[in-house]
Amino acid sequence: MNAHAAVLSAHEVTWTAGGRRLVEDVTLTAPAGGFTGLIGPNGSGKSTLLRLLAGLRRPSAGRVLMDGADLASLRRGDVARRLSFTAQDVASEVELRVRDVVALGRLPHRPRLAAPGPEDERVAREAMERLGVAALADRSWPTLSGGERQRVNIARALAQEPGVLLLDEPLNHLDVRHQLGLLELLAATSVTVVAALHDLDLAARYCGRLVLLDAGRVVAQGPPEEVLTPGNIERVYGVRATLVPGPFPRPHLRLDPLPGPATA
Ligand SMILES: Nc1ncnc2c1ncn2[C@@H]1O[C@H](COP(=O)(O)OP(=O)(O)OP(=O)(O)O)[C@@H](O)[C@H]1O
Repeated sequence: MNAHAAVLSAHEVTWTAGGRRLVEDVTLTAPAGGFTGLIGPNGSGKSTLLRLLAGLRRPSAGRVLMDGADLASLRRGDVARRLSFTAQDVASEVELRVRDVVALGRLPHRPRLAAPGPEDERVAREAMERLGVAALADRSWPTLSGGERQRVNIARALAQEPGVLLLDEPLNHLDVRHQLGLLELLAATSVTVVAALHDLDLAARYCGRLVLLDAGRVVAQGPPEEVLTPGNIERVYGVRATLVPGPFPRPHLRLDPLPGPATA
């Protein structure tokens, strides 16, 4: 059974490296069971912030709370049972079968050195089925394509049955069908999800809440229609956005370059 969906929040979080504040004074809330999208241009601090939210890095200042408890005060095992993090582009070439990679998600749920039990196998199989990778179960991980790896890695995260799922660019390498399938799954799950996303249109369509970052700071957060205003998009991304009414509940975003050099 999944851990109960937790509220994850950051309070005035700053992280400094190489003399630069890569994340600065970030305060945000990811509601329990909601799907929160982290958006912002390249280098705006999305991955760095996700690692802070996952407890993989300690803030230089400020706190990250899971259901009100400071992540820094929780035992690592407790965090691992309740929160899972999927990094961008897992490049490992380790010789494991797909089923063993997914089974890694079960590690926090059993005593050290204990073999996987029937429940572990059932949960791992179900996670593979949800991500459409069950047919790859006996394949060797290094032989998978980029999109297959991405889906296996997300199956591993689901097999962990977390209350909070943090995903760094989960749509990377996925074809359009798998992108939509994954977003449907993330929007429907009762788990609290925070995902860094680049596609603003898809983020607007599937996320209940968006957090827009620029240079490590939060520029706007709230429902997509409040965050993805043409003014915010032009200011942060330097492109022109037009809201086009569409068949979906939310308007479609048309993006065009601003006049001037293309790569300025
Ligand atoms: N350990 C580090 N030391 C120094 N600089 C770092 C470190 N990690 C990240 N950076 C820098 O911090 C900034 C934010 O990086 P981050 O990877 O969080 O951005 P991002 O929003 O996820 O970008 P992208 O959309 O390109 O994946 C970048 O300028 C990056 O070069």
